[in-house]
Amino acid sequence: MAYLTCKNLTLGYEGHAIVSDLNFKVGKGDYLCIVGENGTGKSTLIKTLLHLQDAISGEVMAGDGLKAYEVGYLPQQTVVQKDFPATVEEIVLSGTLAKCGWRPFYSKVEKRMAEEKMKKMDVWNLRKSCYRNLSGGQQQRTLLARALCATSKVILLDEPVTGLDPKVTAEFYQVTKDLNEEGIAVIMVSHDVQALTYATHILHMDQRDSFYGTKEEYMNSDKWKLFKNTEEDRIGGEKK
Ligand SMILES: Nc1ncnc2c1ncn2[C@@H]1O[C@H](COP(=O)(O)OP(=O)(O)OP(=O)(O)O)[C@@H](O)[C@H]1O
Repeated sequence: MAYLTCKNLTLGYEGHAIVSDLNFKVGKGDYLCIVGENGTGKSTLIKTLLHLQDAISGEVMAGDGLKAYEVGYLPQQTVVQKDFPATVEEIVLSGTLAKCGWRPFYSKVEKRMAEEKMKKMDVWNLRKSCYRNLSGGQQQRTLLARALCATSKVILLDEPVTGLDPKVTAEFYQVTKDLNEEGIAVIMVSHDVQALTYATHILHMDQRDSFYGTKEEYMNSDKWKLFKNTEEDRIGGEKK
């Protein structure tokens, strides 16, 4: 069974549906890219997958030994979060909180895990630095180290490259690809066509007619043409 299986999911607020009938699954080694126009419910889906919100109908099933707290999450960054007054070390350690239960301190095991993930994400030398003084790329690698403290199975990334320059964006994608090749399932919401390069599967969200399939299937679909044209128009508009 896959880590996550979503069956006939309808999502929305106060009984009002935003997106209906989502069917997809994410298994070990999958890299799922979630795309769709603004307001189609991508962030709402992420909240549902994290059990922060209930679906109107349908099911999210966990399998293959995945526990609810074993999903690492890299949130969409707000201006406030970029200014967060904590050190890199404090932020990465907070990723282990679900494992601490009611214990009000970090054990050696959690500290060792945070050290390992900071080294892996190349922010160990920055551990005493204040998060808000880091570059955008360093901030994202810190948040990725934090997400990896919560899981070695599934990470959820919500528009992780927003605001990063092309070189840092490419480096960040490479890190996610390396993690995926190590066996971690990646679920990434993105507006960036480049993100599709790394995906094995695509979920293109649409109010009633969403697409889910392999990248190859997506590249042969009308949804892909629509997404490509919309993105080209958007990028063209930004350049003017
Ligand atoms: N807490 C909420 N209560 C009511 N409606 C909400 C709430 N949060 C989001 N919405 C609405 O739900 C719809 C989907 O929002 P969501 O943020 O999930 O879309 P999205 O696809 O992630 O958008 P974007 O691409 O702009 O980030 C939008 O119309 C939004 O206004």
